[in-house]
Order: sequence, then C-alpha cells, then structure tokens
Amino acid sequence: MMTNAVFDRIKEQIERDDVVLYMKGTPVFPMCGFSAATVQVLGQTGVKFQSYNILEDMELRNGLKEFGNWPTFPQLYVKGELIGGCDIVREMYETGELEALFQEKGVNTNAAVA
Ligand SMILES: N[C@@H](CCC(=O)N[C@@H](CS)C(=O)NCC(=O)O)C(=O)O
Repeated sequence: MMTNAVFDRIKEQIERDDVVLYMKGTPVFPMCGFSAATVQVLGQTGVKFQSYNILEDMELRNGLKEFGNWPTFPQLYVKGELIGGCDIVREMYETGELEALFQEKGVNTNAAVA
C-alpha cells in the first residue's frame, strides 16, 4: 500500500525544481537507454534539470507510478506537471513543442545540466 509520505516527497521534489527527470541512473551514468536518450534530448535544449535515480529508491519508484499514473521511467515533470517519458519527450523535441513548452512556462534554457 502506498503511503502519503512518498506522495508528499514527490510533490516537494516537483515543486522545488522547474524541470525534474526521474530516471534510471544519473545523467552522467544512465542505466537504461530510454533514460540516456531523454537526458541527451534535454541536454540539446540547454534546460537546467534536477534528476533523481529511481533505481536507488524503491519507494519513490513505486510511488511515482501511482502518483502520475505512468508505469515506466524516465518521467519528465515540468513545473509540477507530468509531461511523459522518452517517446513523448523525443517527439516533442523534434516538433519544437518541448522548447515551446519551456518558453511558455518560463523555464530557463540557458543553463548547464544540474
Ligand atoms: N516507451 C517508454 C519506454 C520506457 C520504458 O519502457 N521503461 C521501462 C524499462 S527501463 C520501465 O521503466 N519499467 C518499469 C520499471 O522498471 O519500474 C518511454 O517512452 O519512456
């Protein structure tokens, strides 16, 4: 059973940083191709993002699936809102929607990876 504690933790995390990536591994050492591809796309946009390695935190891993009703990783949150996983992020980047979203939400795209 999922406790409210993990939901509270997720809410704090997605409110603390404008762009949050829940992934397998870290941006420097991704542990899955989908996470690696998403890090690469975010890097291309120049956006500053916070990441959390869900492989090190089973409670967070399970909590996120329920919180966002999204069963896989990576999961990208922008300003507290779930955008999607690797396929969606990649597609949005290709169509220009991702950068448009960052602009619309006032997210800084001139910074190095956090
Ligand atoms: N189509 C997905 C691919 C991601 C995916 O299939 N992730 C799997 C394997 S890495 C996953 O997170 N499974 C659930 C888990 O490992 O907890 C996307 O666009 O993000």
